[in-house]
Amino acid sequence: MRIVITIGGSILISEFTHEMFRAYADILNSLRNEHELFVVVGGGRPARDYIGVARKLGAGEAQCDDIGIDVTRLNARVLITALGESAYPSVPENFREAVRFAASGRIVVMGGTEPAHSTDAVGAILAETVGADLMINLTSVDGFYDRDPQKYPDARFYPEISASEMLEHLSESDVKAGTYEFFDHTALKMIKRSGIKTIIANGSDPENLLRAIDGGIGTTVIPE
Ligand SMILES: Nc1ncnc2c1ncn2[C@@H]1O[C@H](COP(=O)(O)OP(=O)(O)O)[C@@H](O)[C@H]1O
Ligand SMILES: O=c1ccn([C@@H]2O[C@H](COP(=O)(O)OP(=O)(O)O)[C@@H](O)[C@H]2O)c(=O)[nH]1
Repeated sequence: MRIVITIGGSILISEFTHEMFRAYADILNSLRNEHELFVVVGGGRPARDYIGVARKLGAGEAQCDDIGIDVTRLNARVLITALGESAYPSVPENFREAVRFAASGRIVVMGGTEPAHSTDAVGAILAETVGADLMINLTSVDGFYDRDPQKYPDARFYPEISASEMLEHLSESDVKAGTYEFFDHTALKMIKRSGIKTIIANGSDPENLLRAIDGGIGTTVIPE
């Protein structure tokens, strides 16, 4: 299958250690003979910290987004380092480059592209661009809940939900640089438009990537 995998920055760089990069590189390498892989990585806390500093210095939201994009691309470069020869050595800065680099037969790893959305949206646009069979979004919780499970222990988990219903739940979420909390609107609209099969799962255990490909964990987003 052709699979787009978005890895939340909070998963890869929750602290400045190499372990998660190594673990994901090993899992991705174990999949690359059977699947064509595209990976999009987020910015994590470093992105939010830099954005916070820039905002205090008077930067506008688009400028803050741009700084966040640079952090996501740094994380992408570190994952490429961990992947070695398996990965295309450069980080695509747009979808045309991603397609061109994929012709190498190697894993393409990218970060952000332009302001006003998150790397979840990059994953969804990339999935549409390359005609992916599946998009897997690896985040810091088990999937989608009716409320933030980190704040509401009694939040209800959704094993599956339509993109439209998710959009309704997330309609109030912030769209400032560094936020786009959980899953951004652009990503959900792209999933609906292109009918992309999407699974949201907990990336804290890299093995969940294998389980998500097999189905049966996380939240399945129905593209309608
Ligand atoms: N309805 C929700 N369902 C699940 N998680 C949610 C929801 N609303 C907010 N969250 C929060 O979103 C966080 C994941 O989004 P985010 O911080 O952007 O992480 P990442 O993009 O690195 O995966 C979760 O840790 C959770 O606290
Ligand atoms: O195509 C993109 C990707 C990212 N960002 C900015 O970079 C930040 C970090 O990306 P993301 O939120 O996806 O990282 P994660 O939530 O995984 O930490 C975002 O909040 C945006 O401000 C952006 O403007 N355009």
